[in-house]
Amino acid sequence: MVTAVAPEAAAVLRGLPAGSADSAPDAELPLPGGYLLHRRGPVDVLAAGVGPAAAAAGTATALALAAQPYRLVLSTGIGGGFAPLAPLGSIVVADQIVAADLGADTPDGFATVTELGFGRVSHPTAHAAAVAAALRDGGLPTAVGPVLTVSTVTGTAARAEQLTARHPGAAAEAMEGFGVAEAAAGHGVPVLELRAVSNAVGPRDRAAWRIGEAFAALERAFALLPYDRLL
Ligand SMILES: O=C(O)c1cccc(C(=O)CC[C@H]2O[C@@H](n3cnc4c(=O)[nH]cnc43)[C@H](O)[C@@H]2O)c1
Repeated sequence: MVTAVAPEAAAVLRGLPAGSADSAPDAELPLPGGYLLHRRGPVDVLAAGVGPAAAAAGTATALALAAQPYRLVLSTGIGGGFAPLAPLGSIVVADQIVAADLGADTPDGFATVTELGFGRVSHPTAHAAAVAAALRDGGLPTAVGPVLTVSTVTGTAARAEQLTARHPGAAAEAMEGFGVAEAAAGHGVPVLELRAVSNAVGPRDRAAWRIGEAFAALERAFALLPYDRLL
């Protein structure tokens, strides 16, 4: 499980069911690069930093040094929700992880790196439907859709409209998923992204953020995940 910051990792760890732990004791494993991997049973949790580059570097480090291959990499934390699909406090499960601003500005509009002839701008995810079903069964409002990775948090209605026009059905935006997905793809490991919605994507309004609610939803989501199917 790869988060950006330590409070997100702590929410994930609080949510992990005690029953999901195997016989291994909890452990904290320092990794080169100053990372600290939290291990609980079969699950490792890493706070790799904010933004796609930090996320890719941290994820790649953990993947390269794993004693046993991982079966899934999950990018997670709080994120912005696109209305009306993903209200505050709800969960978004990505069916695609999309690099929304990786490309070039041209006189004809934005061109993705793929359109420019190199790289990729999206990764399919694993287990999205099963995860969403488990969360809904547990009473958590959950949307499934593309989650956009951006390097700049959206702060205007115009930018939000641009993103939804370019990515119909987009459910959330955050800053790490694509970096995590690139690292996972490099190691041939399936990827998923799960976000708890702390704010609406649109005009900047710090007073409207609901960080506490989002952390509570994140914790609850990790208590409900169908670990038997994921690991
Ligand atoms: O200053 C702002 O207006 C602002 C608005 C939302 C988030 C931020 C952050 O600096 C948090 C970045 C951090 O949290 C994730 N996150 C949460 N909400 C969003 C969002 O609406 N768009 C993009 N990222 C978001 C992100 O993954 C980072 O880890 C500042």
